[in-house]
Amino acid sequence: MAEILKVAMPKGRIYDKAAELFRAAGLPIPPEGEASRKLVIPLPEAGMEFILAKPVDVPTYVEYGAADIGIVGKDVLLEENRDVYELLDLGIARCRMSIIGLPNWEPGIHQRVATKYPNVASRYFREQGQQVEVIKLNGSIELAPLIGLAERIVDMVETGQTLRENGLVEQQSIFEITSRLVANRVSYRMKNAEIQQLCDRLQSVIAEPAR
Ligand SMILES: Nc1ncnc2c1ncn2[C@@H]1O[C@H](COP(=O)(O)OP(=O)(O)OP(=O)(O)O)[C@@H](O)[C@H]1O
Ligand SMILES: O=P(O)(O)OC[C@H]1O[C@H](OP(=O)(O)OP(=O)(O)O)[C@H](O)[C@@H]1O
Repeated sequence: MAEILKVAMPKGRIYDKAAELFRAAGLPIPPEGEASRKLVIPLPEAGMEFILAKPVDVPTYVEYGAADIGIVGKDVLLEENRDVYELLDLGIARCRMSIIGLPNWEPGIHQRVATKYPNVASRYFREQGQQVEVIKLNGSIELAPLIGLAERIVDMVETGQTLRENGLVEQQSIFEITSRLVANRVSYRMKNAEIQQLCDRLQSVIAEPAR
């Protein structure tokens, strides 16, 4: 008998895009709002159980095996460095991680960069041979250069609207970001048939990236 797959789903902007993909693959998944405040959603017809997690926590649930698989942005994978298998690029929630600054930015002696992604930013600037102080923030990152907390930020850009409305400039895109399907290493062996079947079904409905 097929085993139930425990799936860590990120609450927020990825959920509905991922649910749409599951539905296109023939798996009946409810919209996010439908479950009200319930955090564990049994989906026996799809052979799954959804765990609704904060996006940044998805790799943690998967690494520890509390979830067999999960859906998470590549930005979070790069930042969290969790020991999980990356199985599929789902091609959804596409955006980029960029270095952003004020239009008149010039490199100073002591440079500060604010970001939600301190590990990614520190690694990037170290590899570039640039010495910067990285300041961790949890949201509204674009505020930092506007009020003098840091001269630059490392953050997501999707439409560019937030940058435009705050008079900021994208200096450089450093990573293309999409959501990924990840698996726990033990689950990948123990529930291989179920995971592989899901991958095959999703693969057949994943859109090619626009060129
Ligand atoms: N415009 C965007 N800005 C930021 N992330 C985006 C954007 N578009 C897609 N994403 C992707 O969506 C993921 C989840 O973003 P979301 O805003 O739902 O959660 P969060 O901001 O990390 O969490 P929370 O709001 O609970 O603190 C990101 O990790 C990223 O992969
Ligand atoms: O290029 P755009 O389409 O404007 O999207 C980019 C914005 O979206 C994200 O913010 P989010 O909505 O997650 O808010 P937060 O960072 O304050 O949590 C990101 O941090 C940018 O601020």
